[in-house]
Amino acid sequence: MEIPFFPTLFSTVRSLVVRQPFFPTLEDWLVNHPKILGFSWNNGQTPASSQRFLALTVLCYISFTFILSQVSRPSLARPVLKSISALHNLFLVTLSFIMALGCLVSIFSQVPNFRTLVCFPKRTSPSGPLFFWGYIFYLSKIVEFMDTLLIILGNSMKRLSFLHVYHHSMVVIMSYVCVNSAQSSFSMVLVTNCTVHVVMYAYYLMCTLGVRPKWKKMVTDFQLVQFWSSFLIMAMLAFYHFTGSGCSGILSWCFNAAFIVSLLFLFSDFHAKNYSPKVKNA
Ligand SMILES: CC(C)(COP(=O)(O)OP(=O)(O)OC[C@H]1O[C@@H](n2cnc3c(N)ncnc32)[C@H](O)[C@@H]1OP(=O)(O)O)[C@@H](O)C(=O)NCCC(=O)NCCSC(=O)CC(=O)O
Repeated sequence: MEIPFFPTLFSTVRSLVVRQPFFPTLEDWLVNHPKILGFSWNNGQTPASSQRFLALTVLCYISFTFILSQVSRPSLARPVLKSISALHNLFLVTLSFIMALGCLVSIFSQVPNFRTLVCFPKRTSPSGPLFFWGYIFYLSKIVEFMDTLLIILGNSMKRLSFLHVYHHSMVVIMSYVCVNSAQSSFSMVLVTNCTVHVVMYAYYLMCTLGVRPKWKKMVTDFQLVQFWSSFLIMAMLAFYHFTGSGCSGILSWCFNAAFIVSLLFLFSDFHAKNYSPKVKNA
């Protein structure tokens, strides 16, 4: 059985993109590089791939966040903090863009059809370009811990919300689980999240540079659309899983689904508190 519309859309877009003159160059850089093509995730051998590393990283993040938020901190000169912040945001805008592009080019180059994009065959091993970008995505979530340090050093303790700390600690676990379990359709989630993050870190970069963009609400809306779109992906994954011979990493999808539901609640609450007409008029 096949899902209507999406498989045709995928093959049409793909045949259009691969015919473009720039595609082979992008493919050489982002897919066929020996380090990318030959990538293999070996639990415990690949740097940062052991469960102990993951547990320690998340534990350290939560402990340091708690301790630093309680003790009196050395105050950094505002220009120094702004410069570090600008560099950090610029780095993440660039990295998010490269990850989205790398994963998208890998999809068009390596994934034979829409079904495989949504549902990796059972016993897929986490190796090759798609998982290389998944691995970089996982590492980038550790770099994002710097957001929390910037909030603390900037003494914006009101912004050190449960949503922020919960999101930053859980998303590392989620991306680890995705790669480790060769989770079906994670590449779609990666492309969506990195695209959202290009916009989000561009927003933060502009704030750091002293410009308050008028489109803050649009960033939050975009994040919410991202969470809703995960449910569409999930529905297609369930369809392929139950009508075919099963998909790789289905259990880890259940864990991620619960995380996405919780984010949807937290971000809807953030949206209501920040953009409802009552708040605007206050
Ligand atoms: C519009 C949002 C993206 C951000 O909302 P905020 O309330 O944090 O926005 P804000 O207007 O207060 O942000 C401006 C302030 O952030 C500072 N700032 C600059 N760079 C930053 C960085 N990298 N991390 C955190 N803060 C930073 C600026 O100097 C400025 O400080 P000053 O005011 O002192 O000048 C929103 O949708 C959102 O995500 N809210 C949840 C809070 C959060 O932590 N989000 C990020 C991770 S969630 C995520 O990433 C979800 C996903 O995966 O899509």
